[in-house]
Amino acid sequence: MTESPTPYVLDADTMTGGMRPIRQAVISIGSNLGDRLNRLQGAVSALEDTPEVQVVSVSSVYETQPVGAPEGSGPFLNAVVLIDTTLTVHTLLDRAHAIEDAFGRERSEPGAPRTLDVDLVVVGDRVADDETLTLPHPRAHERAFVLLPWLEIDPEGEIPGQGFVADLVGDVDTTGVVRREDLEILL
Ligand SMILES: Nc1ncnc2c1ncn2[C@@H]1O[C@H](COP(=O)(O)OP(=O)(O)OP(=O)(O)O)[C@@H](O)[C@H]1O
Ligand SMILES: Nc1nc2c(c(=O)[nH]1)N=C(CO)CN2
Repeated sequence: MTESPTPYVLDADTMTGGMRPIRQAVISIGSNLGDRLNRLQGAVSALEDTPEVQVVSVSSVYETQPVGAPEGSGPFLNAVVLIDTTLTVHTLLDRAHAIEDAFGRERSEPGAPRTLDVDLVVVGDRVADDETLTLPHPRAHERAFVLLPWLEIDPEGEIPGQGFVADLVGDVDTTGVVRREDLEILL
């Protein structure tokens, strides 16, 4: 029997055959339940262990007042992670959900306290809007808990269609977002 040639992979995102491009993605992580720092560290370690993902940098840890969360929700620890990836955006979202699940997050009401939340903020200049994924993240531009840590590690950062992080941060209330110099996520 003759061996068939290796098929080209048709990439659902780019509709190009063969290799997928390397894109830089910005990921927001947050936790307001349990051992919050440990959850954030676990999320970053899990991203580092993901094939086709290269963690480029991670921000400081910020303690942040809950935004749009139910009355009585505790403060979050938040951070932002920059990665390079060749994964498709939907595979990356699946990975984000798997990491949330690995840390015991229960999917209950929107905004409910969560052990770990992993959001895709931007993935290169990809735009998506389907039943599972919106890119750029539709609320990132108004969230100080995303913009401040992102600005720290990527002063040139930009949200396609919204503007530069350095400008957007001037339009949001940053009072509830405090850098915790005593906490650190290790790479
Ligand atoms: N850019 C994105 N990043 C992460 N999830 C997204 C994104 N766009 C759409 N979603 C979808 O949103 C759904 C709900 O996500 P999740 O439970 O994390 O929301 P939330 O954290 O309560 O609120 P928010 O979306 O405002 O951060 C997910 O199942 C996911 O399919
Ligand atoms: N401070 C803060 N508030 C939030 C956060 C978060 O990560 N930090 N995540 C939310 C839903 O993703 C809703 N509100």
